Amino acid sequence: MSAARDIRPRQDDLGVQTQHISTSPSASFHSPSSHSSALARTIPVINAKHLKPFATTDIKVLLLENVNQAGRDMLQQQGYQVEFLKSSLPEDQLIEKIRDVHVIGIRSKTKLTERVLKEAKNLIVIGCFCIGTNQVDLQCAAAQGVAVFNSPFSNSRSVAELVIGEIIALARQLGDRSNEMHNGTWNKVSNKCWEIRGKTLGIIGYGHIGAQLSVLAEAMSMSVIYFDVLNMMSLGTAHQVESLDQLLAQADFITCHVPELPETKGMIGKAQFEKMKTGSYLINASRGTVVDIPALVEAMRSGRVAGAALDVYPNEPAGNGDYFTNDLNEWATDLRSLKNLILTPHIGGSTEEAQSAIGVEVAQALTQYVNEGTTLGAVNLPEVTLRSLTMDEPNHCRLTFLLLFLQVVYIHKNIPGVLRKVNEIIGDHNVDKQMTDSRGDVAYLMADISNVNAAVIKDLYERFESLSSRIMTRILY
Ligand SMILES: NC(=O)c1ccc[n+]([C@@H]2O[C@H](COP(=O)([O-])OP(=O)(O)OC[C@H]3O[C@@H](n4cnc5c(N)ncnc54)[C@H](O)[C@@H]3O)[C@@H](O)[C@H]2O)c1
Ligand SMILES: O=C(O)[C@H](O)COP(=O)(O)O
Repeated sequence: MSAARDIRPRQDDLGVQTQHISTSPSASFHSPSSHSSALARTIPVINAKHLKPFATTDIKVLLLENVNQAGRDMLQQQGYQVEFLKSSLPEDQLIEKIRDVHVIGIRSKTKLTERVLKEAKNLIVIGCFCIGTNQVDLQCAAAQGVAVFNSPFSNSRSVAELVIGEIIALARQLGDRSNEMHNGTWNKVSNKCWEIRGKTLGIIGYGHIGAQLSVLAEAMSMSVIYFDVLNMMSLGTAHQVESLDQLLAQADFITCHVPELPETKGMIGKAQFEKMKTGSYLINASRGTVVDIPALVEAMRSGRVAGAALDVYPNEPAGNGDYFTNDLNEWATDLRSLKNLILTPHIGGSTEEAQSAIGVEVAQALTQYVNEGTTLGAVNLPEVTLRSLTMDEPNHCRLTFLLLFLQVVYIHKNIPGVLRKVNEIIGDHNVDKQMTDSRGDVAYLMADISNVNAAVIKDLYERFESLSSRIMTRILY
């Protein structure tokens, strides 16, 4: 982050210690360190996190699931209080922890359900350090004014490369030959081992990963067809088919790259396996619910499916250790008994390159949201940004002795008449910029206000908070 975006009190470019103005009648100036408590004493009924002068050192961040070092470093460099855990947490422990934090960073395992989010009284933002956001109740988060960010494509290439490796490994039964050699058996065979050149790859879901994979597969002389609910631009000579059934009937290798949605749950089940070519292959590196595992077991036993690779499962553990127990998944023994079945522990996006890129991307989005209220890239709120002139000018500090520059972030219900009321509140002030946008039931408004006397802050905050449309008010200064 550039220094200009860091609105912490600091030895600024004017060469003086920037001071905050307190609304306390008995104390006009406080150092940044003493200010918070003075304000909290003066205005005990107001949630201090939204009202007191913004200090990154007040921000508590909880990072779960071994978020990459690059992202952790960026958040720590902001001055935030960062707690880091290697694994996910069971729901009850998560609830205990989340009550206290302003920011939570997770990957694909941590379930932020309505029950958890309702307890997250201080939470302002969630960072999914991955692509998928199905583990978060996005609507509930939005309704609470909690922004959610992810990294939409930083691990796409890693997944696509894994799938290419698996296509060759399945076609040549590499997993079985390797296991046999590990067990001391020399088993040189060519029966039902194939080149992939000239074979047809069927991609279900032609988004970031599917499209990337399409290019790599064509470079190895495969023909590519794909099925997507949207009309997608074909890359190379790939072509879109009109139905899933068409893809199932034509492809030699089928690979799933759809998000977890109600309509993708069990998308590949008994009926779909019956429509696949005999001797075809299936790969699932999307979400565990997309493929019906008992139906896959049956299709492999019958020979309809000659091989499969699974990277994702309906129930995945919180951390590393024992997994394939029948207690958790009744099909575990069946899967382990099958030949030419590659099982990996959800490593599609687990490369050094992907993880550090995700770390940086999501940490940056979180920082911009926490420090400036910018929602660019949010997956559940309208995207609003307000680059203030004040912050772009390196020699301009946000706060001078009696003239204050502040930013209002008002997250509210998307109902008629709100803007009129907002403008009644800020209309008498010097509004430099104002932006608002809505997404479904929630709207997001940002306003830069300058030349405000510090005493006005409490009044502004209380008036915003009293509006019936209010979801969350933040005043950054
Ligand atoms: N194994 C891993 O480690 C790993 C890594 C990254 C992503 N993923 C998973 O892969 C999924 C896909 O990633 P992406 O980046 O390509 O997502 P994306 O959003 O770019 O693409 C998904 C595509 O699926 C299409 N789609 C949605 N519903 C569909 C349906 N019912 N039928 C056909 N197509 C449908 C969408 O239109 C879109 O084009 C993610 O949602 C995530 O769950 C897994
Ligand atoms: O959604 C994703 O990006 C992948 O499923 C990877 O998830 P992970 O970060 O938990 O490995």
